Amino acid sequence: MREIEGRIFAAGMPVAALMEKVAKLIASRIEALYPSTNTRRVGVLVGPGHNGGDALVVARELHFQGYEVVVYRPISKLKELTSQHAQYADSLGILCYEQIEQLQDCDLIIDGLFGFGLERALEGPIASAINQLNEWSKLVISIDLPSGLHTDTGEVLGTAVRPARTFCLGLWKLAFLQDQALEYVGTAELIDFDVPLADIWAVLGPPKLKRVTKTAAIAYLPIPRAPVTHKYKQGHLLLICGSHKYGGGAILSGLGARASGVGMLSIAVPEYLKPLLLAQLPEALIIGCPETETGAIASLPDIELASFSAIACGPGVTKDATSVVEKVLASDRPLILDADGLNILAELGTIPTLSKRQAATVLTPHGGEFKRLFPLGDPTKDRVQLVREASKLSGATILLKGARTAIANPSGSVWIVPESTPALARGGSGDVLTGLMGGLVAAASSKALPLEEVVQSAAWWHAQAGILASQERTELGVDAYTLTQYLMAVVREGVE
Ligand SMILES: NC(=O)C1=CN([C@@H]2O[C@H](COP(=O)(O)OP(=O)(O)OC[C@H]3O[C@@H](n4cnc5c(N)ncnc54)[C@H](O)[C@@H]3O)[C@@H](O)[C@H]2O)[C@H](O)CC1
Ligand SMILES: [K+]
Repeated sequence: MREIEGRIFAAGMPVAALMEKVAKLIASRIEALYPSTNTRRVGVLVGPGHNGGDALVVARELHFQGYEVVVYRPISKLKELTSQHAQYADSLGILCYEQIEQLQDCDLIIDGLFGFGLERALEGPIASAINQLNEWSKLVISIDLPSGLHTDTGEVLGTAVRPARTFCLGLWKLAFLQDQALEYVGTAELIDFDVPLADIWAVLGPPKLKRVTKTAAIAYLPIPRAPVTHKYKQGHLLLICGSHKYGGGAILSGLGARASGVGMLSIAVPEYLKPLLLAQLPEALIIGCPETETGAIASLPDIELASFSAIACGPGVTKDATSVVEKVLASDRPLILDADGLNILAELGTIPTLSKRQAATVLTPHGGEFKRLFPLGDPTKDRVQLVREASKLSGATILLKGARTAIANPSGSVWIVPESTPALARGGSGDVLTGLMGGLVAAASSKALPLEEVVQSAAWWHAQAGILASQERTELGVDAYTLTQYLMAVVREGVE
């Protein structure tokens, strides 16, 4: 952002003019959201840099719009432009304090302490003031970024403001897509101040980090179908799932695959589960498999793996299905591995095993599985960087599940699903995703679509179904079976 901004300034845009433009946009949003008729007194936190400068321009504008504005300015040494705005605010009679307590009776607090210029952990009186502010539980909105968060990793540096809303300026900062920042940022909104595309490209090159959008996700769904087609042209998925211990996972993946519209669905399960699966999914070919003593799939009976368009393996298989996982890894079919499929892979050795594969592989771990697969660091920290490294190391497409699911391909590109719901944090919802994705990958295989685009599409679809279901049924009403019932509605709304 700093480099992009530098190009804009070098091209002739005055710094002060950009600050005016940005701050006016912020002030208008505040006026629209919190009219002065019911938000009388506004406290503005002003830091030493241009984040503080933005805040002072907002303070000035709100003052002229009839709000009663007071400023908290803990650091007296300011950057030049910020200092000029501070001087002008003083001249208008806007009161300025060095103690946060003076803002305790405000109806709204605007946080302009630090933006992307935060260099080190917050400590001392400023940290105490932020902690005090958080304890008040007032309505707070942050400019650009909650003060105290690292712009890229989203890590809390010392302490951080917890606003109800954040106005991110210009381009989404990476922090907004990192799980660890989410409980701080509140509702995030982008204030678009017309950053020229040429400057973005000049600094970032072709986008290496993408927010998954509805348009992109829908574009990689296998619709509309060709008017003349047949079932095998729409893909044939082999799902390998289930055990005596985990029977439901097989059904849920099957229902996920059904929703993908895949042309043919074969489901390999332990022999004992066969009648159950047949009853739930009459359209599927159910393959009953020999079982281990523990009730896992011991081996795949005589089936030609090469006859499938894709294989998805893992939900409910338990860690005793090692030989089956070895067999699918040795196949030359696009493969999605999930759940215990991943734990078995971790034991077999992730990187040496995957590098032998002749077809594309997708791994869909949650944080715990990721850690076992790739001992790269704490997956709750900089998830974007970790998933990128893991994909490069393994040569597989990796989908790291979380509040902001991140998908990386081996060339270093990362996709992030920017909207989801905590309603999906529930047993079985991952099984649905595996089936859904498997169906889409199978359907796409004949069209040579880039695998990671299909994966992002599946992840978006799954998240949107969760959102829709939780809107209708509350966050408690989205069990995995119900989730499968909402998948169709998402696509129907998307293509309308
Ligand atoms: N392109 C844009 O997005 C625009 C951004 N604007 C705003 O400018 C800030 C970034 O401004 P900058 O002056 O570079 O940084 P900050 O205001 O975040 O703060 C830097 C300031 O703070 C001092 N400092 C850093 N860390 C600490 C610390 N731990 N304790 C105390 N002091 C610290 C540092 O020395 C500097 O003096 C961006 O976020 C936007 O809000 C433009 O106004 C419009 C375009
Ligand atoms: K801020």
